[in-house]
Amino acid sequence: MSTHLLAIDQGTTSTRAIVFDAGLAPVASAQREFRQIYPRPGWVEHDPEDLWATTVATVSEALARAGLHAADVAGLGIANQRETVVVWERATGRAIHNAIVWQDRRTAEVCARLEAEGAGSEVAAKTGLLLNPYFSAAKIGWLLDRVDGARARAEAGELLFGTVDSYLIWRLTGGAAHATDATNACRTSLYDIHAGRFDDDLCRLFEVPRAMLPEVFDCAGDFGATSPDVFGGSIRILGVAGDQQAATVGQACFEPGMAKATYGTGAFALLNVGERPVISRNRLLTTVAYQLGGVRTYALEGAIFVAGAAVQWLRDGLGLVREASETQALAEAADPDQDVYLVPAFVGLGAPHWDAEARGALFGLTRGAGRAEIARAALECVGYQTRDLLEAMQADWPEAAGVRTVLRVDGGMAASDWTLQFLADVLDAPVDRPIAPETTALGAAYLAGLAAGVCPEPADFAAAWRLERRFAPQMDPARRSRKIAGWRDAVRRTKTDLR
Ligand SMILES: Nc1ncnc2c1ncn2[C@@H]1O[C@H](COP(=O)(O)OP(=O)(O)O)[C@@H](O)[C@H]1O
Ligand SMILES: O=P(O)(O)OC[C@H](O)CO
Repeated sequence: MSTHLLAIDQGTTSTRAIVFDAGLAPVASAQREFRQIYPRPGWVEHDPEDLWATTVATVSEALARAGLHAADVAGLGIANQRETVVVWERATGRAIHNAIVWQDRRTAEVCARLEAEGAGSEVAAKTGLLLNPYFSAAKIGWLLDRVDGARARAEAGELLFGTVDSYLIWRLTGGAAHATDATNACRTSLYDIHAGRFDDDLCRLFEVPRAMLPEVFDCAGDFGATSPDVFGGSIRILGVAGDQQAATVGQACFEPGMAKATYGTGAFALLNVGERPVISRNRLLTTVAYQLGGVRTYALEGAIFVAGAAVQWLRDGLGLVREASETQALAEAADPDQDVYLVPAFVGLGAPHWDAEARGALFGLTRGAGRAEIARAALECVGYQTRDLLEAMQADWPEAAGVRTVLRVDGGMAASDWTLQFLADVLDAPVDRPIAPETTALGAAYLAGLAAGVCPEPADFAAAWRLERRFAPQMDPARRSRKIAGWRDAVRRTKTDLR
């Protein structure tokens, strides 16, 4: 009998597979990191074969650890790094180039040109996104123009485009399904989030042939079945969502006004705004939070490009710590009277600033500043950036007053108690960390379980959400105001447009 659920979390730096029991308790997992390829400054690529190989390896390992076979799995859910582009041959499944990763800035010029030509307002109105190299469409255009013969082959229907979910589905099903879900489609810049379909005018604008695009489905539904040769038996693929939307589902943010923030390499805050999209006036993104039963629920999203990556920089770039967790003791030991700020604009600034040219800076250094103050600044910048996002959300959507009440958090950096306490302090709002740490995989497994009929409806799933620890604000208001003013000043001095 098929009793278990399987989730693949294909992230930016690693691939994870987790087996859950029917009650959504994790049973076994496996994780593999893979190569980050930086061909030039600002360019980031992945080898699609690495994405595929780590997916197969982690699923096989997780199943073996759980002592289960493919036949024991009621459904597979996929959550994936979003926006990253793969173009492959329909006939062979071979990618024509490395995947161009969401962080990659090589299309900055194209985006700036389209902006100068006035395309930004049409893109924003239809897609809820900004013209920025972050999103998929310009990356597809780059591949079609730079890989020999690719454009003609794409127009002839020989090449297919997909975000990582589509590419994995194609490979898993042995080329039987070219599919994606609405949460991934809405990050391409080609998808009309109001009409719920790829848009011909946007395809023309970005010069992407329609024939390359996958079919778009609900997040819970039938995406095909894995070829029996991949996992020694066929498994039905029943859930798909971009990783941030999967975490929103895993955190059970099903009511308008509920928000989650995931702190991994970058950080992504999503606020559920209900079934009517809210178009941002403060440079946030409007995105599909999830689509179930043909009904789209929307979110306002703020993307911070550097969160845990700032801690990685302390470790790998500066050699200030050997382990990320050492930052906690350093932050505790830092001098409270020294206000050192790190603006981590290593790859520009994301929401709400969207300054692609800005670069990182440290402010407030005195002769007394040292390891501890710099480490604390790296943790604090995550809190300040989140505050900037939530303020923009409140300005965009007055009903977001509820966001001040609670923010649900997850991701690798949410392991840091010090960071979450500072986050609560600087937001002046409680921050809730759930018992289930792998909310992204949990969300993907839940979507698959919903389609398989083994998981309860969203309201019952939400009722089962369990708090591990609440971080309540404790900071003295005068101190909070002073620190926030200092952050704002630091950001202002970092931005290239000096606003
Ligand atoms: N105890 C900790 N304190 C601060 N940062 C941490 C801690 N543990 C992990 N991190 C950071 O969390 C990130 C990893 O989170 P993860 O969710 O696995 O990221 P991703 O999915 O983006 O690969 C790393 O950037 C790491 O520096
Ligand atoms: O893989 P993560 O966790 O870094 O998330 C990446 C996002 O989906 C990019 O939009």
